[in-house]
Formats: sequence, C-alpha cells, structure tokens
Amino acid sequence: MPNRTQDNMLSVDVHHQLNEHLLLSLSAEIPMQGVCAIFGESGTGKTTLLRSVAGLFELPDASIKVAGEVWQSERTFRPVHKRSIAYVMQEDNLLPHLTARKNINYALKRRLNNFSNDFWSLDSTKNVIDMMGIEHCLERLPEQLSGGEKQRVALTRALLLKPKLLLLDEPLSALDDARKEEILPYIERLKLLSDTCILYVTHSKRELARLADRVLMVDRGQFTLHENVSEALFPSEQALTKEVLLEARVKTKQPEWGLQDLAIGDLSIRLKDNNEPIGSKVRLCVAAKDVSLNLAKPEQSSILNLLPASVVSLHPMQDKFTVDVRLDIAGRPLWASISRYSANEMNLRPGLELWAQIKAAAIMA
Ligand SMILES: Nc1ncnc2c1ncn2[C@@H]1O[C@H](COP(=O)(O)OP(=O)(O)OP(=O)(O)O)[C@@H](O)[C@H]1O
Repeated sequence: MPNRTQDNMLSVDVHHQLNEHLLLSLSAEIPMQGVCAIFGESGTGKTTLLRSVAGLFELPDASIKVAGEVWQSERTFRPVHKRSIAYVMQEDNLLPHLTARKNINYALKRRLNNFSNDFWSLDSTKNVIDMMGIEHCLERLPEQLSGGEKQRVALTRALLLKPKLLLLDEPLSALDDARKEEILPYIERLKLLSDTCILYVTHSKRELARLADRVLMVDRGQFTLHENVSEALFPSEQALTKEVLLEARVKTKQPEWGLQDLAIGDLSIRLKDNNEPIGSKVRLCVAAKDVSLNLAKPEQSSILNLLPASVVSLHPMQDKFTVDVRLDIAGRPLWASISRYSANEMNLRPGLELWAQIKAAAIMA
C-alpha cells in the first residue's frame, strides 16, 4: 500500500446545514489514488460536495485540503481557476460552436501554470486521443457527435489538463445502456493509465462495482468513507438481495469464442470478454438467484464456471419454499437461492462440500 501522507490525501471537513432538510456532514481523509466514488440517493448532497471541492460553491466553515495545499479554510478560499481540477458533468460539457479538436485545444490553452509542472507533450496528447478513441471525430462539431463521443471528448479534454483532481458528476447518466457500455472501458483505461485522482459521482451500483477503489456513501447528507467497496455495497448477510462482489483478475483470452478466463484467487472462471486488458482487476457481481448447487461435479464439459464450495449457513425465506444458502468459495462469500425441496433432497447442512455453478450471464464484470 502506498505511503499515506498529507501529500497524497484529499482532506475534507464539512458540517453545514445546507437547507431545512439537509445537514451536510463529512470528515474524511481520502487517498488520492484511483477512483473514489460518491454514491447515494438523489438529493443527498453529492453534487454540492463536488462543486465545493471544485470551488464553484463555497460551503461555509468547510475545510478542504488537496495534497497538502489548502483550498479552503476559515481564512482562505482558493478560487476555481486556481484549483488543479477538471470537471465533467452529465452533458453539455463542450462549447457548441467549436469542433472537438478546438474544444480540446481551447481548454489546453487556458490551462494554468500552477496546475501541474509536467504537462503532457504533444505526443502524449495524441496518446490520450488514441486511448479515448476520438481521432475519427476531432473535426466534428458537438452537435455532430453521439452522446458517448461527446463524453469521450470531454474526458479527453479533462485528462489533458492533468489535474490533481478529476471531478466526474454522473458522466454516463445521460447515455442509454448501450452507450454506457461503450464508454465504461474508456473510463477504466483512463483510471489505469493516468495517475489523476478521480472523484466519481454515481447512482449506479454497476459503475461503482466496476470503477471504484473506495467509496463515499452518502445518506441524507451524511458521508462515510469505505475503503472496501464490496462491503460497502453489500454490507450484511441480511441484505435483501443476496449479491456479492468477487474481485478477479483477467488471466487469458479466447478471442475465437469472445471469452476470457478470470482468476478469483486460485479459482478460475470463464466469462464474456469485455475487452479488459490481461492482468487488470475486475469485479463480478453475482446474485444468489444465479447460483445453482450440485453435490457431485457434473461431467458435461459444456458446463462453465463450476467452483468448489462449502455450505456456511442456511436461511429459510419468508415464502417458506425458498432457502438462501451462504457458501464459502476459497475464503470468499457467495449466496445461492434454491428451493426448500432441493435443499432437503441434497441434505444441505453447514460444512457440506459441494459444487456451485455461476451462470455466466449473471455476472457483471
Ligand atoms: N446552495 C444551496 N442552498 C440550499 N440548498 C441547496 C443548495 N444547493 C443544493 N441544494 C439542495 O440540496 C439538495 C442536494 O442537492 P445535490 O445536487 O447536492 O444532490 P445530489 O445528491 O447530487 O442529487 P442528484 O443525484 O439528484 O444529482 C437538493 O435538495 C438541492 O436542492
């Protein structure tokens, strides 16, 4: 784990009654590496927090320190143009009368000397443009771009500023599901290949599961930092939807089948290839309803994703006909939801060793 000093932390201390309904309260030291998601219901203060960090809104009595620099304190308020940030919103990030290339150049011209010492060279500009896959549309006006392309141009521009903080406020929420799928890998790449710290506001568990290294969960203005994303998302065994997140690493690819093999510790699982690079970390979200159980290992070779498991506990459901089974696979939790009849037939009991089959379609990488 990297050394945590004031030089690589974002410290925020806020305790402010924003309006009659909302007390914003946050006191956290957030490591400035990777993606910190800000996750919670609508109207709970996520955007207000992001705007305050950006200097677009002054939260009274807040203290904000970024990598050792005081951006806000009792006596100081550093204006927005002197903060090393880039901000990407849901939509309308681009100047409508400029082409994508000119939008990027315009922002680069306006970058501040105190943003960063080592701005990227022209070569690196090309690298970022390639990485975000926008070369083909650089001469188009924003109105001639798809929603996904517009956001990729906005992300490119933001990234080229090489800010200390990249603030993304639900950057995918204006896109339909297909466009979201198209753009998520670019954000993953951005996270892998740049050392900028990203604050990422989202409502989506899926985006959170895919992108976040840590999460600020907010409930009616109360923010809590969680370093373990899986536990934050699925906090207790009592959760209504028995889902788990499994951390995995991409091992190998079978391009001829569009599949990839992922390692979960010593175990292996085969899934649809979403173009994550070999070696990268992904999270798999597995719901109890998508796990079935077998006492013996089925011989059919067509069955994918059979993992050795042991039963930890049985939880009869209210409908009386379903049992949720908590399993252990190589030290990790997994849930299976099966009929009480099957549980009875299989004589399921704590400690029993069996095989859990995860249906590939149920896995969100
Ligand atoms: N300056 C302000 N003064 C008083 N109330 C405000 C101010 N700014 C925002 N609010 C209110 O605070 C609440 C939180 O707003 P905010 O935009 O931060 O929520 P959010 O969690 O980002 O919501 P969403 O997910 O819907 O974007 C809203 O009810 C908003 O109307």
